[in-house]
Order: sequence, then structure tokens, then C-alpha cells
Amino acid sequence: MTIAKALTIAGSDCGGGAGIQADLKSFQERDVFGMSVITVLTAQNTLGVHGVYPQTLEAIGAQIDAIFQDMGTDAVKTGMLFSDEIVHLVVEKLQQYKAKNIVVDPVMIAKGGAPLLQKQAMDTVKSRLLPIATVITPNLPEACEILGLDSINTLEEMKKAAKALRELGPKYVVLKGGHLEGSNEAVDILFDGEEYFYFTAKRIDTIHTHGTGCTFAAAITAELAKGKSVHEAVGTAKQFIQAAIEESLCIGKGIGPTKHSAYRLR
Ligand SMILES: Nc1ncnc2c1ncn2[C@@H]1O[C@H](COP(=O)(O)OP(=O)(O)O)[C@@H](O)[C@H]1O
Ligand SMILES: Cc1ncc(COP(=O)(O)OP(=O)(O)O)c(N)n1
Repeated sequence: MTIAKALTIAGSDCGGGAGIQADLKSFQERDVFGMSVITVLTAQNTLGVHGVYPQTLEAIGAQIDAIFQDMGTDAVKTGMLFSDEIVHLVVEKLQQYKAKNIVVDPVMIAKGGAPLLQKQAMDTVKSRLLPIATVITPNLPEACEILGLDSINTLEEMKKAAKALRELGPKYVVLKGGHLEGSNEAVDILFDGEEYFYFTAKRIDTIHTHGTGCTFAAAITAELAKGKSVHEAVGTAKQFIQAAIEESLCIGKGIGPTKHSAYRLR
């Protein structure tokens, strides 16, 4: 019996809503065998990030080696990489093992405002990580940070930003519109270098959106691992995250997580 395999290289969210935990839940829901490399432990809950504890480069490198020297992967997602040294290491290892189907979620700031990527790492993300990506999935604040823009406020500005992001080297850009204000719709734009594709869903009125970015990018990764095209993968991931937000969970005192099993249980 064979099964598609996906690896997440990301931070741990002990609260279970984002990071490694959200990724593994999403892989499982999409019937993909999930594996993980933990870059950073966070002490985190629905109220915010209370501590960040990076793992040693030795520990991160050994986890990546263990997976690629034995099981291999059909797709890889990167999430919270935190420091310049970790970004360098992950890029080198992914190149060494010729990893395919690399989904880069350029995680920078948590919804509560906590920094998840040190400022010094930004140049390396741009010059080394984005160029090896098959797909990148920035949200609007991340796109602004990468491109040095003050804000992105309209779909036209999103299109321009997606084009500029693609010039940094990834094959596909999925620019997420979850943060676009004043719209009844949550619109994500996929740009493949030639055409723009719109993935549109009704905006759900809830505060419980902790981990939406991780969950969405993990669902894309799972579909790529199964051999789906990027367009198909983004379409499925959009339905997956929409269901997860529609049934999001009022757990904890702050911004609750989404329900990863919602799409499967419909
Ligand atoms: N309130 C919402 N209703 C429907 N979809 C949403 C909502 N908020 C975010 N999304 C969708 O969730 C996915 C993750 O987007 P976003 O929240 O922008 O990412 P991040 O968690 O990285 O900030 C995207 O597909 C986005 O369109
Ligand atoms: C460990 C860890 N990784 C990533 C994030 C950011 O997750 P995201 O899906 O962007 O959701 P929010 O945290 O912004 O709600 C995280 N918080 N922790």
C-alpha cells in the first residue's frame, strides 16, 4: 500500500491551532502521510505567543537528514523558520536532497502581532528561499514586507504584488486576501507568470481564524504530494480552509483555531 508523503518544516504551536500541529492535522485530513521537522518551539495559545525557543541547527539538520535519508517526501512545506541561520540551513538541505513541490509560507508575524521571523532573515528569505519555491503563499502584510510596500488595498494592487513576488523566483504565487479590508469576499490570487486565477469565497464573520494561513498552505502541500496540479491544489485548499473557518472553534479566551475535520465531515 502506498501513500503520498508530505513534510512540514516549521515551528510548533503547543496550542494546536497553527504551525506544525495545524500542518499535520491538515495532511492527515487530506489522506497524506505527514512528517515534521521542528525549527522552533513556541509557547502559544489563543491569546498570543508567549515564548519562542529555536532549536539548534544540529537538531534541525539531523531531523531533515533523518527524513530524506530514509523515507523521502512528495512535497515539503516551510513555515516559521525564525532566524537567518535556520533559513540558510533549510535552503541548503532542500537543495542537497533535491526536494520537489516546495510550498513556502513566508510566516512573519502572528495575528496577535508577535514576530515569527527575525528582521535579519528577510534578505535570505528573498534571495535564497523564495527562488527554490514551487509555490509561495504570503498574506497581504507579508507581501508588503517582502516588497517594501506600505499597503495593498485592492484586487488590482494584489495582482501587481503577485507579479512582483513572482519576479523573486517562485514558480507560482498565491497571494492570500484574508486581510483585504472592506470586502464581503475572501479572494486569493494565483499567478503562474502568465495568467491570474481568482479563488473566491464568502468572507466569514468570525474572530476565530488562528492558523488559517498554515492550514491553507498545508492543504496545498498535501494535494501537490498526491500529484495534483497547483491550480487543483489551490482550489481544494480553498474549500478546505473555507469549511474549517465556517466551523471554527471557540476554544480558549482569544482567537480560536479552525476545525480541520470540517471539510471531510460534510
Ligand atoms: N474571515 C474569512 N473568511 C473566509 N476566508 C478567510 C477569512 N480569513 C481568511 N480567509 C482565507 O484563509 C486563508 C488564509 O488567509 P489569511 O488569513 O490571509 O492568512 P494568514 O493566516 O497567513 O494571515 C485564505 O484562503 C483566506 O482567503
Ligand atoms: C508556530 C507558528 N507558526 C506559524 C504561525 C502563524 O500562523 P498563521 O496561520 O499565519 O496564523 P496566525 O497565528 O497568524 O493566526 C504561528 N502562529 N505559529
